[in-house]
Amino acid sequence: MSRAVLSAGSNVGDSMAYLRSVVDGFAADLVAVSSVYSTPPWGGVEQDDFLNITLIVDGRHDARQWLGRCAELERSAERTRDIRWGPRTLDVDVISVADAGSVIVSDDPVLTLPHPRAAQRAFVLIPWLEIEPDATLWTPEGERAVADLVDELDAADRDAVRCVGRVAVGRETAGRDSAGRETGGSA
Ligand SMILES: Nc1ncnc2c1ncn2[C@@H]1O[C@H](COP(=O)(O)OP(=O)(O)OP(=O)(O)O)[C@@H](O)[C@H]1O
Ligand SMILES: Nc1nc2c(c(=O)[nH]1)N=C(CO)CN2
Repeated sequence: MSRAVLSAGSNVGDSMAYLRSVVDGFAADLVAVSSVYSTPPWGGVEQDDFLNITLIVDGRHDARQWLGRCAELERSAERTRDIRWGPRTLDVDVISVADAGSVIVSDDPVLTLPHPRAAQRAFVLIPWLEIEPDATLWTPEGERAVADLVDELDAADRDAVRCVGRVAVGRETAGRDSAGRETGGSA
């Protein structure tokens, strides 16, 4: 039983559908999901902008099991690993895991926790702050408020992260509201 913060991103194919597959995949354990953000590529590889979301999940899984489920969703999206930090249909990372309220810190290369690059990533922090305004992240400098980490990001990086909508969940798709009723919008 643990609570995890996950980050999902896509910049190849039907990115919104890939992000929806993550929300649907974690539906049973979902505590919160952020809006969808358009984010410039992080990491220096020239490529299209990403769509990103951050999720909070809570359930009968340990940290390795959350990672396993993230990998399963990446496989379903036919994710390939060609270029480090390069284009991908779907990337789902484990950002932080707390077990009975205690944050897990690990330098295991298979699952490093908290995610070692999360503190520098506007595409992780800004969506996370939206769904958990008092969130904190364990860093080598100690426990830091996510709000402060966002303030410390380069203003250009921060400003380039734009909210573009929400993932439609369950029966909520184009032309339907959250109860699955037709809204008369474009279907
Ligand atoms: N916190 C973590 N979340 C996800 N994968 C992790 C984590 N820590 C270690 N890994 C390992 O990293 C490996 C490579 O992951 P991946 O290809 O998604 O990296 P990346 O998304 O290109 O880069 P980054 O790790 O900087 O996000 C995975 O096989 C996984 O075992
Ligand atoms: N904006 C953004 N940039 C990235 C992303 C991502 O999800 N969003 N994922 C990467 C893979 O590690 C590399 N760079």
